[in-house]
Amino acid sequence: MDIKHFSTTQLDLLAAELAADLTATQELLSTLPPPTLAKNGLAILNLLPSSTRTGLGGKTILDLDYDSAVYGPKGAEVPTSSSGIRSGDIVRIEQQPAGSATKWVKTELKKGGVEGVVQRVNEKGISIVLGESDEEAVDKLLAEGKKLWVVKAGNEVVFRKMELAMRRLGEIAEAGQESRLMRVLFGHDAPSAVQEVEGLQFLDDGLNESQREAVRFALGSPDVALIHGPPGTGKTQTFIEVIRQLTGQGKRVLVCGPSNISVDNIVLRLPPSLPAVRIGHPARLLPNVLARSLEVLTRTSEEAQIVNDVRKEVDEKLGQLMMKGKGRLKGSARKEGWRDVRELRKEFRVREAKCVTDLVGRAKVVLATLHGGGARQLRDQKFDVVIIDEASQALEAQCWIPLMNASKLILAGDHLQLPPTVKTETNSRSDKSKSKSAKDTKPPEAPPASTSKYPPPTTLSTTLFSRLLAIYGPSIKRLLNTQYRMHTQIMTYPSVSLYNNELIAAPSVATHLLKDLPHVEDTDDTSVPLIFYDTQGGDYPESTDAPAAPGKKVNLLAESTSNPNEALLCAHHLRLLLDAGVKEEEIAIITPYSAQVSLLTNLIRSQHPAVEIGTVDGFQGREKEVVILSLVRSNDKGEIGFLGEKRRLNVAVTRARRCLVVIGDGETLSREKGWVKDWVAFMEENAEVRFTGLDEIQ
Ligand SMILES: Nc1ncnc2c1ncn2[C@@H]1O[C@H](COP(=O)(O)OP(=O)(O)OP(=O)(O)O)[C@@H](O)[C@H]1O
Repeated sequence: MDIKHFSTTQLDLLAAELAADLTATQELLSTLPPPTLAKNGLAILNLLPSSTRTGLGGKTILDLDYDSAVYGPKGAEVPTSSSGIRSGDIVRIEQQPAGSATKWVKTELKKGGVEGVVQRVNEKGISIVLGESDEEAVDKLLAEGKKLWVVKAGNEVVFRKMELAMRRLGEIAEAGQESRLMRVLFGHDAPSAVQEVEGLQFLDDGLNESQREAVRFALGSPDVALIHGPPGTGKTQTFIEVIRQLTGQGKRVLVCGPSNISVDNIVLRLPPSLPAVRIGHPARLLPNVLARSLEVLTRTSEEAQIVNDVRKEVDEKLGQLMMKGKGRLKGSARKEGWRDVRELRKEFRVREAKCVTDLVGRAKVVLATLHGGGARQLRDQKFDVVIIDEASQALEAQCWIPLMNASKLILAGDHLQLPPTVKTETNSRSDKSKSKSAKDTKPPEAPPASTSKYPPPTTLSTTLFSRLLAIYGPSIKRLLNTQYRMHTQIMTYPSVSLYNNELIAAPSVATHLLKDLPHVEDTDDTSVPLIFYDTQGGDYPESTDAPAAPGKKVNLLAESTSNPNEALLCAHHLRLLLDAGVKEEEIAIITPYSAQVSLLTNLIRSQHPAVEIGTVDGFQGREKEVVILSLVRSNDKGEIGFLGEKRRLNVAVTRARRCLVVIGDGETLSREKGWVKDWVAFMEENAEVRFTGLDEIQ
């Protein structure tokens, strides 16, 4: 594949994606009034500033409380949809439009607002970590004493980093300075033969044979190795062994993943004795990872002493500036105060940079998201191996951020689960193939002038993982074949239909059922691994009343099919499970449609707060003892929408450990030939099929 051509194609695709992202956000903001945005989890209204403090990394944290006049004491009446804003999200803080909510027609974000990252949302309000340069803007925002609202913002920074990486890649190719790894990753040079690792002693003796083979392969491949990990097969466990072996050989490793959680899952399982540093915004890290966070270490480690004195001074100055009432600094004193803060911050940054270089330099393992892999703290750092987890969920341009100077790459992923979410499925040159079907991975269009055998992908959803498989075939990967999650019966259909029937259920899970949990009774609902509520017959029609503005297609709300009676059936089965002793936190209810999530949340959340309710896409990588899957689609035309994407359905049916409960209209689902139809046929054969009328559940 022509690398320069690849880079220009990616730049086109990224530009289109960013435009789509911005348009979608803009469209929502300009077409929907704030209360509707809030209802859809995109905004929180009626907030009052309560305090500011200096958080980790010297950043300012702004606490905003729910206005008790609107929401009642302790925010008891805050709508559940506000949980759409979570810690780690980027938000804008704005002055709330004046007047009553009903008069707000549309919103234009003003220049006066500021952006920040949500640290936490709780019953009191929301805490937001601000960018360093924003204090004065915040000062202005607070000075007016008005109510504030926060609204989710798009993340342009992420795109800019990918663009930078692609531009750099193009320049390198143009100058003919590609590294050996680059040549291999684009099919110019074949990967070198796998070498045997002499005297390899496994540190984890629990690894199964396929995991051991994957470790041997990863260590012995000089250039690139793929670990193919179907659901629950222990990719992370395998990676931990690979990391420990590499560091044992004296190598330095950079470990990345597309999301913070993917990286944190690895951090949590690294042996405490391994010198490792996690780079990333503390507000986005799991609490039990913070001890390894670079930002935290710049406060708590020995090296941090030189930073702490200056931090204290900044804090004191900020404290004076944030004082309310009589003590509030005014006029030139206030200006001077901010000047001092800026000066102190400069000093702070110099000292912090030194501390950071020392801390990162000592680490044998550095962990960051793919975007974090391009962080300034890593600019001069050299690594022997780059490891990317969940690579089949990462955009390829993202993967290149940490790869620019790499010489060896190990990827883990599963191209048969969902690829990264992409708003534009096609590039600006070819037109519309809106369907989010398995066609995503269709062969790219013919190359222009060059006669390259592998033209650049025409959609961002083609991942580096799947591209390498397309170039080199299965010899470039090793399959982890033993899964530690699902009862054999839950595993069988995905194994047969997608994984060449190669999956094995580990003995510890092969026959496990809900009734085997010590606190669960043996009932009809806890003694089978697969239940299929077939709703065919018309009692459970889908509904598509999308609240989009006339003439406008609002992306987020467009996929708004729901099925109210199916939601009642979910609640019915949930009651059966809870009555049998299954704990709320062992249960998830998932569905492909966000409107069904809202419906289910409103129906169930207040009574059963620990039951997880979410979309299939959002549940990738997760598991629960029992999963209720609400398929929603029920219509005369046999339309199944994006359920037809078998990678989505694969994710949906592989989340449950002991019991999978499927609720769907067997007739609608069986109209169209393909994976869904075959799966329904399998369910009819192998699951306990129930036909439950509406009168039985109300
Ligand atoms: N060799 C093994 N022996 C026993 N249990 C194992 C083994 N390998 C993995 N597991 C268990 O299987 C589960 C899944 O492992 P892990 O989290 O490493 O998998 P994963 O492939 O990263 O998961 P996911 O599919 O959710 O991304 C964990 O509970 C882990 O302890």
